[in-house]
Amino acid sequence: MADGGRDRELDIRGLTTRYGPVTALDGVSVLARPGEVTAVLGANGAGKTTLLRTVSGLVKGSDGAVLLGGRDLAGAPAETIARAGVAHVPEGRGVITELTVEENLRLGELLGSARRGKADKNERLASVYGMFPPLAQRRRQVANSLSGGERQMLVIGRALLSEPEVLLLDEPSLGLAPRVVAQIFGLIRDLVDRERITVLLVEQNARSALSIADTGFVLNLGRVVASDDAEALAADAELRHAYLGF
Ligand SMILES: Nc1ncnc2c1ncn2[C@@H]1O[C@H](COP(=O)(O)OP(=O)(O)OP(=O)(O)O)[C@@H](O)[C@H]1O
Repeated sequence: MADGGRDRELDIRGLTTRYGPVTALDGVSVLARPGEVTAVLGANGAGKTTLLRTVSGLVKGSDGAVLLGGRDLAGAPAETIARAGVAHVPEGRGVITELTVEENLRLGELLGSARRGKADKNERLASVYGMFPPLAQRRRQVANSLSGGERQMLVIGRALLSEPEVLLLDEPSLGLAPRVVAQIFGLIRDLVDRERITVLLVEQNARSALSIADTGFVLNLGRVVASDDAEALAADAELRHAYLGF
């Protein structure tokens, strides 16, 4: 794995994305640094999911740059962006319920091993099991038998097997009980502290996201309306009331 630093900095500049007549992102700039959790917050329809989908190449932006370690990936095919080290965990999870936990995880190796050559797959798998013990216990069970929190661990674990420099997480708290949200967010924080990767965390659950984030960007109607240290955002009562819902 690359050694942190600029290689893993995600610098999104002036990104604009349209769906026909709808401008979902209007000149959005977000900087996400290695070893940090950067939260992207805002209400329904603010453009958060579109931001992640544009960064990972699932939708094409019409303007702006997506710099990873200085290399502009804007407009590149999704596969190229994934191979450059950007792993996207979409909202709604995407577990393949008929496969076992381990088979789901192994799917994540496909990109990583191609990118890294002879990466030690078993060591990487063991480290994911170390990070998420419930997955190790259930490795031979079909994913259908997992709880919501375990499924979230599974999709994050699968993304990690591609050895990403940047992890894009779309609403990992969705549908989970508060206790499970706290557990998943704690695991995300530990991961970033240990591996020094770059995490862009999209959340409607602003309070929980800011509790583990270093910095945050608030979107409204496709524009950044505030950005600051996570603590400063959480302390801003006006902002909380207007955009963050707590
Ligand atoms: N496929 C699409 N076609 C047309 N408009 C879309 C499409 N996807 C999103 N939009 C519109 O783009 C805007 C931004 O949506 P987006 O899903 O990115 O917001 P969000 O902040 O992620 O909200 P949510 O939390 O509800 O997913 C909204 O006005 C939405 O209706």
